[in-house]
Amino acid sequence: MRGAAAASPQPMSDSPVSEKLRPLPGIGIGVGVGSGAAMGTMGAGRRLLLSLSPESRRCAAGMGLMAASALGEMAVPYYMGRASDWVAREDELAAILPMVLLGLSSAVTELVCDVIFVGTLSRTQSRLQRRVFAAVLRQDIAELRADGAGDVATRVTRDAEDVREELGEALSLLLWYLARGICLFATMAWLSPRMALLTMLLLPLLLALPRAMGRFRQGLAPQMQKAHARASEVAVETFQAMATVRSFANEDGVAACYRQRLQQSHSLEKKDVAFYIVNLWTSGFSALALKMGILYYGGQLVAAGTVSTGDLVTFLLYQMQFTDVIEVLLCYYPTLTKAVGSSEKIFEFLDREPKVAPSGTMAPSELQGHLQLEDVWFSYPGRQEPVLKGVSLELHPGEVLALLGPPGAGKSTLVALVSRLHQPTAGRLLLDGHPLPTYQHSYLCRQVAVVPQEPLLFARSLHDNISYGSGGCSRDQVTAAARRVGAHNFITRLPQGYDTEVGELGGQLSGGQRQAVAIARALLRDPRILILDEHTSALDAESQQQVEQEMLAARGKGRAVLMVTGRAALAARAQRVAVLEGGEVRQQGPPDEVLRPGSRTWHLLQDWGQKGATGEGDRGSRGEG
Ligand SMILES: Nc1ncnc2c1ncn2[C@@H]1O[C@H](COP(=O)(O)OP(=O)(O)OP(=O)(O)O)[C@@H](O)[C@H]1O
Repeated sequence: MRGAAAASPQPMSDSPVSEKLRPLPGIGIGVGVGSGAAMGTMGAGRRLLLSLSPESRRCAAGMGLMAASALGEMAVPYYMGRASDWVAREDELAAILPMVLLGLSSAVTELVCDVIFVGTLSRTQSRLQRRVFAAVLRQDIAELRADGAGDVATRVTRDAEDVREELGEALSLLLWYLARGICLFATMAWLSPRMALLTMLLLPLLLALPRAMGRFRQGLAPQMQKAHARASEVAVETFQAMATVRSFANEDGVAACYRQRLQQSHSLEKKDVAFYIVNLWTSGFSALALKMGILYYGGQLVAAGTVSTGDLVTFLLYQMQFTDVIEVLLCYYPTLTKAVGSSEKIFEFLDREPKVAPSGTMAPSELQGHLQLEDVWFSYPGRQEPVLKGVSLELHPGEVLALLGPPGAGKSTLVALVSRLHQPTAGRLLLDGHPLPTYQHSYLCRQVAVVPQEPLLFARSLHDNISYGSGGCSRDQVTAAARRVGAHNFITRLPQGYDTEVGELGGQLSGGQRQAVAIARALLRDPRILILDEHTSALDAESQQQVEQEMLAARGKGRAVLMVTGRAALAARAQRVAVLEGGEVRQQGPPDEVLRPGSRTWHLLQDWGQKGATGEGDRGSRGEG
């Protein structure tokens, strides 16, 4: 532990204790966000200690070894004093053996302590990271989007690492020096209770200032976390939308934005460093004042004959070590409180109530695939205006229903509710007459497959992307799914075929290829209900045709298809059309009726700018037969 902390020492005084210490404060390490006020030192500190509880045995062992190590160090001066006597008596063995044994045991104890503490903190960090990651998975998608990817990623990775770094730096040192301080003080009290009492009386004066500094730095830590997260947000967003940034020649703009956010973060860090330095110097001066006070009082006691000169010298030697220990404790106390500050945002995140209703238990072997939306209302968090206003809709088993609407009508929001990404504000969603939340989560995902408007792929092979979430599928099954959507041809033309890596977010594929892979991924599950959100927007002609055939063939197998589209021409191919506008269902019925010239929807289409979209040619290929 001392060794770990002494990895980057910045000696500030020539005392033996100081040589082991003082890495600079956390320049550039604070990240994340926080309202420190929300939890407070005690709450976060207690929870931080509780997070170490699974390691309680190791911690106890480490602390026991620390105490032994401190006692060992205390004994060294004693034996050094005796050594000269033993050498004078030519008893070299008695002089050397205790020193060798003490030196060896001290080194071994220190090593074991280091191993215990480093391992304990590392395990605690990964445990915290796992918990935050699990908490993220339980959160409402809209809220996570509102938080921003940078902020959420910071919670999972950097905050927990900061806590570990700060704890690793401060906690082990503090504990070690605390043990050492107690031993030293006991010896001082044994030598001169009066001078020890004076030392104790002066201590609170020394502690007050660093405590105030500690509070300030603790409050600063969440602000630094927030500032850093805001900078990360720009970086993450820019890297994700690099092509857009380039095509708008906005490289300088995003660089300036990033620079500005980094500046905010740096100005907070500068404040933190300034307070660290002030704290360092004030604690140094306070310790010096304590030494002077004791020297003066000790001189008076010697003059009065209460204490011998020898005892005063011995006491002063121990007291110097003691003040060094206090200096270290004062110096690292703010770092410890900063770790507590960094942990506040993590705990705040862990405390968030999961908004997605818990999974039910229903998993019937037979499912009709009858989906009903009953008077469904929905508003996004922080938005007053509802996006869906009393939507009632039915998708019958084996039916191909088109949900037609202009941009912003609420189509994707409706799909997100069916996927249970959000909960309706009011109303019910039923599957075969049972509310969606009563079904087992994994069962529901198998039975209701959704291909979103902008499907995301993972940085894995094509095989792994198509079989994602379906368990260990064979290559034949994956190939068959790809063939059904016309993706097999382009995949086999790639150098590594199905083993080709698609890059981050599937960035090494075209938009149409990504869409085809996403549809294959959905079909592989053989769902009872297939929901396609603007699925043909990027598909090539061959894939479009195959996907349409697939949808029509699905009817024979009793699979229901909900086809979400903004194009009347595509909606005309469904069996039934439901028209959504302004979050309300305006009209429902067969395409011939809904899209006929002069109908209510026909007039709406004129407003949306889709004149002639329902021409004969379009309707001729309608999938009714
Ligand atoms: N995460 C969100 N937070 C707040 N408002 C949102 C969010 N997502 C969508 N909205 C709003 O909800 C409304 C409906 O959006 P939605 O994406 O459901 O429409 P859509 O019919 O699918 O549009 P498009 O055809 O363009 O995809 C829009 O006004 C949009 O601004």
